[in-house]
Amino acid sequence: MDKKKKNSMDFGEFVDVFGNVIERCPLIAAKKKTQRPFSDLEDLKKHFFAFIDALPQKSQEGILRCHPDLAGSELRRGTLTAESQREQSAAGLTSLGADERLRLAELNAQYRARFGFPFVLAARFSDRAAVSRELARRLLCPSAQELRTALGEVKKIGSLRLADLLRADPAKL
Ligand SMILES: NC(=O)N[C@H]1NC(=O)NC1=O
Repeated sequence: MDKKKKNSMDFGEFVDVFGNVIERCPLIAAKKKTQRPFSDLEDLKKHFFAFIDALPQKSQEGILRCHPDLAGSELRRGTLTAESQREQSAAGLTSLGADERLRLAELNAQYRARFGFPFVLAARFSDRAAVSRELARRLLCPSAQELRTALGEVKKIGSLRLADLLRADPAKL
């Protein structure tokens, strides 16, 4: 996608392309559209992430709640977004045995009960063993620290998704 094309996309097109950079939060892409033009990938990233950082805590928690559990019911039902499906698959979460799935479900439930939002981790930087390990470790972290960690993971996921989108078009920036 060349720069001219990216910056000249109409509103609907822009939200179609960038609407799931932050999982199930197309509103963020819609808001960013009003701040175009962007100079490059780093500039786009900066705008998306500054928006998240400026939100009040309740809204930041709302962003986290838009994320499906890792190896959760949405994966089983086949209702994940295409991006999430690819990421969870890359971490081997689509081929867990029953025991591993149960253990993750229990840890996910404990995490959600403790923090009020789901456990979020950039699955593409991980694998099935590391996901459980990290979940068990973060379950013990203080709430304020955990919110920061989880938002950092949202940004890692968004960075990878943005990079994919811009890489998909050889004539990009
Ligand atoms: N819960 C959670 O982390 N989900 C996200 N992680 C990821 O890499 N893709 C997702 O959908």
